[in-house]
Amino acid sequence: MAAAPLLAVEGLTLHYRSQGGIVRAVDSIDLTVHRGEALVVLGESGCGKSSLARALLRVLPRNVARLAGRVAIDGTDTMPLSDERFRREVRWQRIAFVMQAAMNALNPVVRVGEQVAEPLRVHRGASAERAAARAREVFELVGVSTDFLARYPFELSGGMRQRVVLAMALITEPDLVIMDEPTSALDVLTQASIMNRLKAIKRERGTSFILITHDVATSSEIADRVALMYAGQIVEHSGAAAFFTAPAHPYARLLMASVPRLQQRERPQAIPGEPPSLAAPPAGCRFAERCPQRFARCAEDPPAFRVADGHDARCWLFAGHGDG
Ligand SMILES: Nc1ncnc2c1ncn2[C@@H]1O[C@H](COP(=O)(O)OP(=O)(O)OP(=O)(O)O)[C@@H](O)[C@H]1O
Repeated sequence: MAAAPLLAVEGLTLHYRSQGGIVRAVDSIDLTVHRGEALVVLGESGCGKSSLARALLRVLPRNVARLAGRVAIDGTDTMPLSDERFRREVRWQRIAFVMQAAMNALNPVVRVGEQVAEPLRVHRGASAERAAARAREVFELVGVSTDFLARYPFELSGGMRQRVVLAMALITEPDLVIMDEPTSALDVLTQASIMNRLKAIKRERGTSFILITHDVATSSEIADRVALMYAGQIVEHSGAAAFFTAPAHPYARLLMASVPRLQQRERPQAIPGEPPSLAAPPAGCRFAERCPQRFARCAEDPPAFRVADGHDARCWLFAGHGDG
């Protein structure tokens, strides 16, 4: 029997209560991440990417209306665990999280070396000496000179602070690191340099990553697989090469055509229209209203159809290809 994937997510759902009704930020999402693999969750602002990370890590606001589904690590569902057990056994131990804008959340009055060492002391009970020694190692791993261990956050550039935050996520040697827009605030060269570090860590340590981003260019740097999100759902899930060269879902194709490229003559085309409100999504395909290829069937909600081996799209155009 094949080993269970590191992470297997089925039917993950996170709804919020709001004045406008129930917001279906994450609506029955399936995902798989294998060891040493980087999955990029790609999607426009507001499609539910951060909510997906919150649901995976159970870092939840108070107004949750519904959290459901299966989040299995090495084949064991973590959903039935109490919050206390999840905190003790899963978060930081198995899965670490780099929140959106985390580099701005570093404590300004604590030296960065001490901040990086803290998860090891708090979550693994390591001694101060051991934690300090490991902090040196992870600084080197993410490409920050150990001369900076004794510095304060304001003494570091944005790129260095982001590496420090990444070092903090890696210090407990988690199997999976989830990063929400980790490099969006940085310039292109710094982004590329951090992505190269992540690739090396993935290769050398077998660490898995989920990278959440709206940025197609950054995601293509590191992705082994891509999950494209639209209005709270995954609409395409595929190997990176297939996704970037032959996207299947009409939304994926339009998204790719909207990305500016070097040496491109024609102007990239924006996708007309707006995503639907997650408080009142349409009953059928959520992209139908904006889709140039819509037809009668799109009034019904499509399941995920197989486009090719390991490549699924949630679109009726692929209904003939196989079963969802
Ligand atoms: N605590 C909350 N209560 C109610 N609605 C929320 C809450 N947090 C997020 N939402 C809504 O859920 C939807 C998804 O938000 P989310 O932040 O997950 O999207 P995102 O794709 O990460 O966007 P961005 O890239 O802009 O952060 C949005 O409509 C947002 O307004």
